[in-house]
Amino acid sequence: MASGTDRSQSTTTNGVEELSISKRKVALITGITGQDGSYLTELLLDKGYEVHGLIRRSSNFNTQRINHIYIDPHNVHKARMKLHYADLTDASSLRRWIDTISPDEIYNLAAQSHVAVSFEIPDYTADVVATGSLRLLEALRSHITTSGRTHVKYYQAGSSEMFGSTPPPQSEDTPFHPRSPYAASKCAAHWYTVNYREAYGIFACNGILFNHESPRRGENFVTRKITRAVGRIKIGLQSKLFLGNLQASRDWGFAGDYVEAMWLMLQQDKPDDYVVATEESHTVEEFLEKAFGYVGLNWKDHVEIDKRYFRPTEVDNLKGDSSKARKALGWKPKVGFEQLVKMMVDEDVELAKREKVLVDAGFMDAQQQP
Ligand SMILES: C[C@H]1O[C@H](OP(=O)(O)OP(=O)(O)OC[C@H]2O[C@@H](n3cnc4c(=O)[nH]c(N)nc43)[C@H](O)[C@@H]2O)[C@@H](O)[C@@H](O)C1=O
Repeated sequence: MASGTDRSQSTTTNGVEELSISKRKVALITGITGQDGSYLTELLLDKGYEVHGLIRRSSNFNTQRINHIYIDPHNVHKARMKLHYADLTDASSLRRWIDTISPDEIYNLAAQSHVAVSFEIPDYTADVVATGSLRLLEALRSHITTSGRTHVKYYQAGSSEMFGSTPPPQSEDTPFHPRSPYAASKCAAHWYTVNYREAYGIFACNGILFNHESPRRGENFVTRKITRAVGRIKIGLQSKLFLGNLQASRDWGFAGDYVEAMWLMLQQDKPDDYVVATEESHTVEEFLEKAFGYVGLNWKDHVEIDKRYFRPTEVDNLKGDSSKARKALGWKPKVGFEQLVKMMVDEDVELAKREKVLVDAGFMDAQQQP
């Protein structure tokens, strides 16, 4: 799927008034195959951007979330999303693609983003999340120095996990106290970004995003794990759901809303850092109640606690104060907690129905867990 770069003139597609090659903005996204990468790509394509995504080589294709917007690059008049092989652990690939693509905006969304997994693979997590961001910033700094393209803007995907054990509400002024290798690495990436802004005058922003979910969320994050199980239990493909700490509280928003905040940060006159949050917090147990209750089930009949899902150090309570983003960016979330839960459950009930067809036809094992 990955291709070479081609910046040919396009015609009008999908009702989007396309800009001429000289005016059209070019974005580069790391992590384009992830939840946020897919929503951000849709948003930027709608705005008329040409979008380039860096993807990792994998023996299985990992582009499911962007397949619906992929157009064969041989169709140069229509393909405004282009994919290239690169890796945040490979500095030369980052420098080469920035030089080749000459982006106007860079969104660094790639990460080993699972907090619990970061305790199992801490070196790798630091290499990708912390040093990977540094490599990308350094590639950008070199590109700007040699090309003189000082207008290029950079977005760093920060995380509410950086606040860790500091009590809520958490704003841009709240001290970080990371509680995992992932969170410590995100803190490093945050400060690298601030430093490159101060040292070299790069337009670099940190978005400190609280948890954001969707039907495209990875299946081992707690919200999607729950809604996948609700769908499968409702349809009769599963009976139990094993979870860890139900008392952790999170400020859960909709990923589609949050990518808009990323874009807005890069449209401002000056670079800055912003918290993006709904300002509402709910426990995992409350999420369970809502999700199971929505389809007429009682979560207590299905959930079992399994110690393996507890973390060596937990983040107990996250609730953002996003007043700065609301005022300066004019951003606010459109989807609330209940709507988010229903959206995810609705999609996962439909997915389970399709799985049931495969199970009934003997193409899939009913016991198979997501
Ligand atoms: C903003 C931030 O958001 C995410 O990090 P996270 O908050 O750790 O997300 P999660 O869905 O893995 O856990 C939420 C809570 O749920 C508890 N929990 C209970 N039982 C299970 C369980 O069975 N699985 C999981 N995964 N969590 C469980 C778990 O202990 C934790 O307290 C990432 O996108 C991260 O990249 C990021 O930046």
